[in-house]
Amino acid sequence: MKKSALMSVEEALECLLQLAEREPIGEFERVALDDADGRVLAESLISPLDLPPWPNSAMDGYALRLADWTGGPLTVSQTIFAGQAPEPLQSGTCARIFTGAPVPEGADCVELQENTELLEDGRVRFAQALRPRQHIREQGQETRRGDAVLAAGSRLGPAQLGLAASLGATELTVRRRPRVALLSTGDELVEPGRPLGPGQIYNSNRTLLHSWLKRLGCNVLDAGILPDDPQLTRARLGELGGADLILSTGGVSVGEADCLGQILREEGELALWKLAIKPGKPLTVGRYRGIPVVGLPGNPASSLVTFALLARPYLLRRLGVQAVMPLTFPVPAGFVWSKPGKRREYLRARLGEGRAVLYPNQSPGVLLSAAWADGLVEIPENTTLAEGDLVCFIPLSEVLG
Ligand SMILES: Nc1nc2c(c(=O)[nH]1)N[C@H]1C(S)=C(S)[C@@H](COP(=O)(O)OP(=O)(O)OC[C@H]3O[C@@H](n4cnc5c(N)ncnc54)[C@H](O)[C@@H]3O)O[C@H]1N2
Ligand code: MOO
Repeated sequence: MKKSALMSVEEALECLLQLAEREPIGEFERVALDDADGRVLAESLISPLDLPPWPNSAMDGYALRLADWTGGPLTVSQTIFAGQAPEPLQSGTCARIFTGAPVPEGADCVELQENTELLEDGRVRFAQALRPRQHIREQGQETRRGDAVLAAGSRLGPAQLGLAASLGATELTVRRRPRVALLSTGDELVEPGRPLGPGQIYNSNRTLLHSWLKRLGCNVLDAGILPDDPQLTRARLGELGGADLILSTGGVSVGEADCLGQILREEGELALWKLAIKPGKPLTVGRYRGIPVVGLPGNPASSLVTFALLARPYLLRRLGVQAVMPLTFPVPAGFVWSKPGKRREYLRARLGEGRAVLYPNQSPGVLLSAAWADGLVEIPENTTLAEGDLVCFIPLSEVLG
């Protein structure tokens, strides 16, 4: 049989991102900050105030006007706690001040208490030279009213939500959750909780992708395991009308028991891409009754790698996220790679003593490799490596949310 050229990972990603951009999930909704973790901001967040709203002290100590200080001790004319509105500073005096308290009008310097001496008569001696504006957090130093602090398309996590709270927001406008119909195919599959019959295995892809999709803010329509029966498969697909994406695993390679593929083709179009990626060569991309379809390879490690590198960026881009690719970094290989491959390899690896160490069994059927790993080591096509050569490392923590 003729072997056609493989599609590069870049080309596949580019095609998927173009498809995603043509079909954004455009509807917005308002959600409370406490419910917004993992969601995508639909409109830029504009600061309604200066932050900090007024100059405040970065230290516990004393606020003074430098021009009043000639080296001698100063009387303390007021005490300012965080949350209080101070009086203007009396000239020739200093103010006791605490971290976060507003700097009184007229003061232009704060000294930390460790550098001062409190005399018996209550006056304060400053032991060191002072600089103008030292230890003062200036009004608007973080952001100014009207500044765009988070761009539309930002993914919201603890830091972004904390920032929104610091600006007084109670709700944010986010893209609505994508509805993803999740299908598993394969007559050998059984859901956990049932006994295994001859030739059967437990369905791991459904659980893996269900939890992953939820982390990505999706509503999962769980269509379960599709039977290898055209009538039942048609009926099950008929229930997926409201989905934004049909995500399936298995049944896409060259085997004959590909009921799902045949039925999807009846009312849609389906392309089988052969990717220069290992694991994860066969990827199905198309539409069924207008609904986008992505079919991942059935081998569990192949599902994981193709979801991480292709389906995840596709879904995020449909939500308007621009930065869809994981951050990566180079690490020395803690292994030798002597056989150059035609497909780019994504090996499950751990970091140990500053090197990437491979899980010993890299078979695409072995999900334990991913459960064990910290990340994926990328080995380019047609490459050999000696121990210590730098390889690109993709932390799983970058892609699993
Ligand atoms: N003659 C060829 N055979 C295969 C080729 C090829 O090019 N020519 N490609 C191989 C590659 S690469 C992969 S990857 C698989 C992809 O196959 P499918 O996506 O069609 O998946 P299945 O055949 O249904 O299953 C493959 C494997 O994974 C297990 N599996 C499937 N679904 C699940 C699930 N939900 N949970 C756990 N395990 C699952 C299944 O039992 C099989 O062992 O094809 C190669 N063959
Ligand atoms: O590349 Mo397949 O995806 O071997 O598992």
